[in-house]
Amino acid sequence: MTTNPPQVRLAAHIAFEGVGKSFASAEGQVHALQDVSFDIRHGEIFGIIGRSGAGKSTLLRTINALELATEGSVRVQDVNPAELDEDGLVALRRRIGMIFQHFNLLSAKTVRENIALPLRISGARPGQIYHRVNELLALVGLLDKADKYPAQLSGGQKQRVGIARALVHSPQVLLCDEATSALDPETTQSILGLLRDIHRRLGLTIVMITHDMTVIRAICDRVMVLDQGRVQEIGDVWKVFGSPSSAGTRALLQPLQQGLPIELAAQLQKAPSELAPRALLGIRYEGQQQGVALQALKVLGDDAQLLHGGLDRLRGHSLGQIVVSVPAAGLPGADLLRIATGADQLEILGYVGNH
Ligand SMILES: Nc1ncnc2c1ncn2[C@@H]1O[C@H](COP(=O)(O)OP(=O)(O)OP(=O)(O)O)[C@@H](O)[C@H]1O
Repeated sequence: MTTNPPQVRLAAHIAFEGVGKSFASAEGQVHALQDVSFDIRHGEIFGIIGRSGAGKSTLLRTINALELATEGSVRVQDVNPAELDEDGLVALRRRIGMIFQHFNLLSAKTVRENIALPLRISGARPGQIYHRVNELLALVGLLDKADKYPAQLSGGQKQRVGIARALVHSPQVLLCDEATSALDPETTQSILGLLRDIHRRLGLTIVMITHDMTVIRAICDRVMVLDQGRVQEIGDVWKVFGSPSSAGTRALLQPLQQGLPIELAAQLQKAPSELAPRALLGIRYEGQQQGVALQALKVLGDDAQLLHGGLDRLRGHSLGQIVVSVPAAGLPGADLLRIATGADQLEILGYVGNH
């Protein structure tokens, strides 16, 4: 008798079921969230993306009950924040840390005092506070800044203080609300590196909302696309980024796509001719596990030229698009070429002259 191998499946940490949220406004009811159902698993880094006004902040804030759902339920490890009394909410929020785009630090307090504040409020003893704050300062690499004020810190350092403060009560969940949107690309990378490190060391579940697709690509395991308050698609980042299933997601991902350079697009002819004897092929890979075998591209012939594009490696999958020009004469059909090159998609974009 054969038995199936055990399924490795992470349990749900946060579960949304039919969640709706409406706000009353001068123009009538605003339906910020509608029928939102999905799970965030224990220990994953989960990204939520969507256009401005899609409902991302509202959704994130239902996790720690800064907003309460008007329909359906949110469960954080089987606790529904909407059913908690004051003490229950305080306990829940200690299990859920949060960091913000603009850091939300108290300007009149030092770094040490900012991090210590939640511990002081919870009644911890001074000796405990001192010890815990030192631990966190070491974790975020700011031991030498303990006595500085926020105004004396760079944006990246302020966010490190925000992260340390969010971790004081050793939470199981960290919510990140556009945590890198106020930072330059280099500082963003260092904060993402810190979050990755914290995730690895502490095993937190991290939920982040961001406008920046490169952040999702760099750090998230799975991503959910929210559109007008509804779940548009959800899945592994490499799958959603490699083959988005909706036009809305494709539009969001546009900044990551390597579109045809203007100078090539301007030359493009619909049919081959004496002046345009070469075909431009757009070859897409949507998540190949083995990488792309260069041997397979040999089928394009000795005169093939790689003109543009590239591949990303995401969670062990190769995805991206390359643009290759080949002589149009005797070219097999796009379908045959796709199979021969091992691509997921291949299209003849048009015809151009000799370079
Ligand atoms: N307190 C509120 N009162 C009235 N309407 C609100 C309130 N909070 C949010 N909304 C509305 O709910 C919708 C979703 O807003 P939300 O801030 O969650 O979107 P978002 O995707 O986070 O947007 P952004 O990326 O611009 O921050 C918007 O139409 C917004 O105007």
